[in-house]
Amino acid sequence: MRIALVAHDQKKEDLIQFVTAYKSILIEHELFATGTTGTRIIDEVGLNIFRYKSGPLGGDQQIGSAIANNEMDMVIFFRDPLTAQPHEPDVTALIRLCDVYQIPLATNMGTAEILLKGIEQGFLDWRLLEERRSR
Ligand SMILES: O=C(CO)COP(=O)(O)O
Repeated sequence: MRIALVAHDQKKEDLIQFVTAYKSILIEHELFATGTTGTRIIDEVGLNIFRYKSGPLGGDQQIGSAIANNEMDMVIFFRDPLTAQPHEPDVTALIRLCDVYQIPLATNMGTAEILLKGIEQGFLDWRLLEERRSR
């Protein structure tokens, strides 16, 4: 499963804690992240992760492009709902593309936990079929 991990600055600490707690599940998958989020995960959790550009510099749009090309299976995006983001349109576009392509999206830790537990239970295996179909 190809999983994108993203967090706004005020939520990065939460994501690090989350990724640390679920490392044993995440390590089984192909991981992607926006630039700064990815660097922190590599440095602080030690997971192997592909880094796109930083969010404000186009990273969210790169993940959106991967979704449109059927190259991403899940997005975990810890958004900060209390701080205005200069690249808000990119954030909205990414979330929109998740809805366009039925990509499971968690925007907070509560939902993210359910998605990762769902992966373990095989609830997302339909994504693997979808992936094969598009080849
Ligand atoms: O701003 C972001 C997502 O919108 C996250 O980007 P960074 O991981 O580069 O901080």
